[in-house]
Amino acid sequence: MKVAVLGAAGGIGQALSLLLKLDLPAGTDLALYDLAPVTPGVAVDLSHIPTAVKVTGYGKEDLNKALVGADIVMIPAGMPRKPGMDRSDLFNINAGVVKTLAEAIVEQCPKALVGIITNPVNTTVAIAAEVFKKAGTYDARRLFGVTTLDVIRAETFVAELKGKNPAEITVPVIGGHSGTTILPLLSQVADVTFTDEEVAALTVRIQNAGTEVVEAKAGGGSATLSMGQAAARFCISLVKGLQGEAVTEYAYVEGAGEHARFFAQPLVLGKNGVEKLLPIGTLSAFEEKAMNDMLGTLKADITLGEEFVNKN
Ligand SMILES: NC(=O)C1=CN([C@@H]2O[C@H](COP(=O)(O)OP(=O)(O)OC[C@H]3O[C@@H](n4cnc5c(N)ncnc54)[C@H](O)[C@@H]3O)[C@@H](O)[C@H]2O)C=CC1
Ligand SMILES: O=C([O-])CC(=O)C(=O)O
Repeated sequence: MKVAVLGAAGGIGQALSLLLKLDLPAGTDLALYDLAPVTPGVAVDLSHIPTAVKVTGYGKEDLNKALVGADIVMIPAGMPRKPGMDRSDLFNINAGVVKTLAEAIVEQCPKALVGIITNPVNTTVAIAAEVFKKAGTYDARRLFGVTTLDVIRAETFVAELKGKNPAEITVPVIGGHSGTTILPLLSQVADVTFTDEEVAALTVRIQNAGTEVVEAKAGGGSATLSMGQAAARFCISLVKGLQGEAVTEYAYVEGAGEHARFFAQPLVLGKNGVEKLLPIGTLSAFEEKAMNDMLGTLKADITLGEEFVNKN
């Protein structure tokens, strides 16, 4: 098994790589790629941790070597937000980053499972899909926008509010990964009841949790440690799926298209990536309205990505 992390020297990349060094199965190759000159050093640093995961660092010129033969590629490369910015403000820089990396994946590991973390996720996933489609390598089962952070945040906040152990709470989060496109389904949380006021406040808190971190870091970036954990959890689930275990996760994928071309939803992972799409279940009236209100934004974000590849 080979896992490549692109953007491995960044805030998310380093946290993710540390957790993967600790948690990947013995014998896995962990390839770290980043433009930053510190990248080989990050790999040497991690390589001193005594686990049977082999870490190799690749600098600017070695993207192809980092990717060749990879089974899984995790992408946290690109600019994070600063206070006052929306995720969509990152499009100008990050669209090109994801396009370049996706083009290299086409050449080096077209069958890899690809997890995109780079914002704006609603758009960057569409960019990767269009690059793969143009090259004739697109398989919708193998491309994921990583929305696990929305799920773990929702579980944390619900547990805090209700005095529960977060490990025992499951909160579905569907839609996309920005503002109102992030839709937690609080009506589906088992064994917990909410007042209408709690639902309204908690929904907004989950939707704005990224901004909460951006503002608290005051210009020093966005979530990196919680995102590192979220990405590691998702990557390990991809690994388990490849090993034949059926694992349920939420991710932003091209599904049946009933709401938008790409949509975060529950799914079962397996040997080919998405093994089965699961239904989103019954929505409350509040959730139904929130979904209908945000679909225009989500669809416009997706179109922006499609056009970026097809008009350039
Ligand atoms: N999906 C999600 O839930 C979340 C997504 N993000 C996004 O993840 C991205 C990374 O965030 P951070 O790690 O905090 O940023 P960072 O600035 O700490 O790290 C980004 C890294 O990407 C590298 N990089 C830039 N262009 C590259 C290229 N073409 N090839 C390889 N590496 C390249 C940089 O050298 C840097 O080391 C941002 O776009 C951020 O908005 C952040 C949090 C949550
Ligand atoms: O808010 C941001 O810019 C980073 C992000 O996607 C998150 O923390 O959910």
